[in-house]
Amino acid sequence: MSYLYVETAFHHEGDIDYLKELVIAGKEAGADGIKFQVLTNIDDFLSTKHSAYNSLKDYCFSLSHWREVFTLATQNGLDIILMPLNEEALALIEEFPVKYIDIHSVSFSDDILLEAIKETGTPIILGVGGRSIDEIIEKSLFFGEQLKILMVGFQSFPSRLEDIKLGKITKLKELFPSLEIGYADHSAFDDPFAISSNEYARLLGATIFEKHIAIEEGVERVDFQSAVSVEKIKEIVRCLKYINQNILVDTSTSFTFTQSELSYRNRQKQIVAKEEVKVGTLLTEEMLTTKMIDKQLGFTNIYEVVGKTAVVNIDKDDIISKNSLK
Ligand SMILES: C=C(OP(=O)(O)O)C(=O)O
Repeated sequence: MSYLYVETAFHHEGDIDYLKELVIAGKEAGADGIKFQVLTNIDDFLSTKHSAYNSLKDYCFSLSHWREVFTLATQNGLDIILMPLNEEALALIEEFPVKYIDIHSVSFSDDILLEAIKETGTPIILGVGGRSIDEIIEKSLFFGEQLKILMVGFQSFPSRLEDIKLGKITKLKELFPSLEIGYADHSAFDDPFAISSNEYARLLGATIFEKHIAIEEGVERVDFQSAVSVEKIKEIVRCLKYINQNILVDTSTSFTFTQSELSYRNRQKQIVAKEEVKVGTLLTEEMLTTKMIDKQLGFTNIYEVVGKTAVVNIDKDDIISKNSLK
């Protein structure tokens, strides 16, 4: 089975009404959950020397604003995936049923935040884009059973699939068999991979999917490069469901024939008379051959026919049915 949540990131650009629209869009798209990157104080996250300091400063919401957004998500039946960018963001866990805390790859070095996340005991999604195996192992030892999902994929405004190396999914499944592997696609919004790479990831064993959502795909806002419309998210959900139901089926039923496979199988060559056979003839191998014929219920094994006697006349090229022998 698979699970998909939409990512809102800083696409809201500090406009709470826009963020609320994204929540409603996530619901409409059929997502299971919605991810919020929560930063309540710019100075806990960005240096004043960072080029984005001034713009991001205006994109931070207070805890009370976040409460409004979290309430709306909960009312709409969406699971909340919280990406805390500062410690204060974790206060929301006490008030809302946060399903997962998602740790951004940039926070791997923030030991104080990581310690505070550990104390919450909330199940964790760990973003592993740009991280080495050793770094992932170190964090998995630190969080122990609290760590549930390793998320492959990173934002490169937008990301090329060749750079993501989806084969990591297979490798991580081998190395961490008790964890689920997820895929956060950041292909360009107008690239066919924005849909199909999720299918590839599912076939490689990923079960958790993250996708940036936009109200108007392609309109320039923060993080618009890989944010897709409600319709495209719906299509991803549809494709994942199709794969779950029709491709990654339980292997114990893989050889139970469907009606169309049974019809295909019944098209096989059957034993027919090489020449006309008269009633009373003892059938020999020389009198018989196998050919395609669109009648059924004949023999498919020549040795079940050899040595039997025809009780009716059998035309050249006709099947030898059970009723025509004794
Ligand atoms: C938007 C980003 O985060 P995420 O990959 O968690 O969506 C980002 O890294 O720029």
